Amino acid sequence: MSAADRADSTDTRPVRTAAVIPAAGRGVRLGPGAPKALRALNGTPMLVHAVRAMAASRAVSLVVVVAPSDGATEVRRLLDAHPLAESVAEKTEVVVVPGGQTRQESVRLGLAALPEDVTVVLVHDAARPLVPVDVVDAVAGAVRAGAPAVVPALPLADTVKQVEPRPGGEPEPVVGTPERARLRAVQTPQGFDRATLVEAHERVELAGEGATDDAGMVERIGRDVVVVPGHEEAFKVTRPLDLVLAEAVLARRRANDGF
Ligand SMILES: Nc1ccn([C@@H]2O[C@H](COP(=O)(O)OP(=O)(O)OP(=O)(O)O)[C@@H](O)[C@H]2O)c(=O)n1
Ligand SMILES: C[C@](O)(CO)[C@H](O)COP(=O)(O)O
Repeated sequence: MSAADRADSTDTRPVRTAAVIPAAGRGVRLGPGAPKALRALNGTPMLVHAVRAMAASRAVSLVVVVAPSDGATEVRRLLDAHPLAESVAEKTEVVVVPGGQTRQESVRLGLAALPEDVTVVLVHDAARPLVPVDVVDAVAGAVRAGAPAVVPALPLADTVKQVEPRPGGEPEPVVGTPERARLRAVQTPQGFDRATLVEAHERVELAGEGATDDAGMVERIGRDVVVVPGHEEAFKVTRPLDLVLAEAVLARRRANDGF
């Protein structure tokens, strides 16, 4: 077992942690352009930032990138053109597989590419390129400590209303106001004991309601999920304004590095 395969010096279990990065989305909400994961932030593709963020964790020794179904070759080329730092590349293999029509399907395809010795899986959106390594480590550490499913999350700033959806911008009747103090906005990476996540992907149908996150699928099969603190820089790049925020975060990091 290499140093990368141990969370810390007291953990001697044969644990290998891999990150699956679903990056096959089109980015419709971001507006016209290349697939979202391939768009640049500060001159570097979002996906490259996301791969670096996961590989920065000592725990992660394999990254599986799930590319747009018609774009695996282009993504491989892109990653080769933006190699990891030598010390990180030594402990981290990066492979690319083609994705599917939905996030759920893409994650399932990424899981299918994992070698047998991987026991802990982190699933991380390419669309969350700026997640700090401390969050990755905290999630991986909690799974290695025995939790079957771990999600990083933050308290909400807004009050949330449950509504009766109406098409076409009609006013929507409010049916409830969940107690905000008990709500959390969930981020990635979400971490899992591999067997638990694979079982969830086998049992939760791709058709029908689907699932917007992996932890939700684990909940549906009746397993426990726990929350650890997320980070405001782990936000998801979804709409155009998020690109402005991401560039600002990178500029702040550059300025801090300069001092
Ligand atoms: N078929 C899909 C759809 C989404 N994703 C990935 O899942 C993550 C979260 O999805 P989201 O932010 O919704 O990305 P998009 O689906 O690209 O966005 P949109 O809904 O605006 O098209 C992203 O990293 C995205 O690339 C994926 O791998 N395969
Ligand atoms: C997984 C996720 O990022 C957790 O908040 C989110 O559910 C992804 O949703 P999307 O609609 O696929 O962006």
